[in-house]
Amino acid sequence: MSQPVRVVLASQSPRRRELLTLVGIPHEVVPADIDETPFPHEAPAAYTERLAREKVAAVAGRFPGAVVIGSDTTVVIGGELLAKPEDDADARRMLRLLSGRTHTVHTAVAVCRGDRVVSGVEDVAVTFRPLGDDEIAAYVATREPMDKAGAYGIQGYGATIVERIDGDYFAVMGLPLVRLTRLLGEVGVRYRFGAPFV
Ligand SMILES: Cc1cn([C@H]2C[C@H](O)[C@@H](COP(=O)(O)OP(=O)(O)OP(=O)(O)O)O2)c(=O)[nH]c1=O
Repeated sequence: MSQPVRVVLASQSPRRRELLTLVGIPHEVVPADIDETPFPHEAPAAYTERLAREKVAAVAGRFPGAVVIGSDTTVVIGGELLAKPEDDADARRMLRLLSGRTHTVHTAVAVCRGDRVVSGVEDVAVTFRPLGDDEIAAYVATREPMDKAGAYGIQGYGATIVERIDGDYFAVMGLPLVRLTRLLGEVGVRYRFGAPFV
């Protein structure tokens, strides 16, 4: 007999909640509070994956028997890692850096069930059209950039800035869904277009 499995999302991100709901995965939300300081010389993809794993590790002990999902997104351009902007000036600086160029979004996802933790990271190339300073100021004034890595949201007004992407759109938005369902399978949880089961 197959049984639905309890899913805990170790995230405060509204986008991650939305995406799990989009593919019919009921879940509880338990944000993980971890130190997000990169190690010296840590490569961006490795850093992103480490944070996703630390997020599940911070929450998993409280939910034995559940599947815990954690994720992390970083934006990298010219070797610089762009986290969430600290203020408006920081958001404008990031958007000026990204204007008219291609950057990389790394989104890692980690899945924990019992004593098993599996994880992976998606790398996506995202190209912005050129942006004028007045447009950057207007975009920051919408507040959309403020809680997002790289100071933009591909799923919002940012959709009119992104010229092309090469990779998983949902990874840019914050949760790679193909990768997630594959990782669920690796820990023995089946997903068939609805609530996952064991
Ligand atoms: C690039 C990009 C990022 N984002 C968001 C997704 C994430 O919420 C955020 C990246 O920050 P994260 O630190 O990955 O996540 P978070 O702090 O929002 O949530 P938690 O750590 O609790 O899981 O940026 C978008 O919504 N759209 C985009 O196009």
